[in-house]
Amino acid sequence: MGRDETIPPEAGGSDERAFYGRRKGKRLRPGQEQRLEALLPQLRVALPERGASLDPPALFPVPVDEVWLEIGFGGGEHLAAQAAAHRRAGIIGCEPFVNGVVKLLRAVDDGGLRNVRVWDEDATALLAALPDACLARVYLLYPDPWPKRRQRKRRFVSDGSLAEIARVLRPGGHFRFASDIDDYAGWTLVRAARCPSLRWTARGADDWRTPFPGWPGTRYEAKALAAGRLPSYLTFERVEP
Ligand SMILES: C[S@@+](CC[C@H](N)C(=O)[O-])C[C@H]1O[C@@H](n2cnc3c(N)ncnc32)[C@H](O)[C@@H]1O
Repeated sequence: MGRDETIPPEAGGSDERAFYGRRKGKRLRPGQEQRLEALLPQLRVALPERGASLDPPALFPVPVDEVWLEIGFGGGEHLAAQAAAHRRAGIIGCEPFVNGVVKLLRAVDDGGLRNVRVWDEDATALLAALPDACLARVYLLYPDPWPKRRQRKRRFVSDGSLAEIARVLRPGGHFRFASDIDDYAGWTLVRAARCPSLRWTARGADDWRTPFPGWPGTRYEAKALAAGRLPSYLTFERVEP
């Protein structure tokens, strides 16, 4: 789908807001404040003027073979582990929660991860600035579940956001979604089935119970497992409609 085509009306299209969470938690320690001030401006993605598109590989100071996106990285544990394991992949992480951003910055600093860039605002705006078919992977891991019926329209997954994710994935690229909330996994499957450019790759009954290859886990996943909830892991491939 081209960037100018109409996004379906459900929330999450390029002009919609999709962040309803907290931006701040506990007060940052002085060392965290310093790291935020020193490092975030170096790593932050600057969006182009409206109507122009980003050039994702050019965001990184090192050569990258492909670019990945993680939406809502929380404390950045998964993102940092993937960036350390795949130095030739440039990874853009989106997270408006400043306490999470500062944790990722520490991991970037400690690990010398030059293949990481950060967007510390709603991922919807970043998606809208990406050109078609520019990403090899998009991760959405344990998105806020918004379990109450009247709040479900706040969920990041919508017809509009899936159309955007499909648009920015290159053919054969993967969208990986994980959740411990069965209702959210079903919600995502229903909307992905309506998106002609995404194909669920599941082949057998156990596919969605098996973590993605090379999976380091996430902090929310650890909490879910400790509470006895079983996650679902869904992989969708970008296909020609
Ligand atoms: C439940 S947490 C999961 C964090 C992490 N993925 C994990 O599994 O540990 C969901 C995260 O998504 C972030 N988030 C929610 N809406 C977002 C949006 N529109 N753009 C970017 N991040 C978002 C929240 O700030 C929160 O940190």
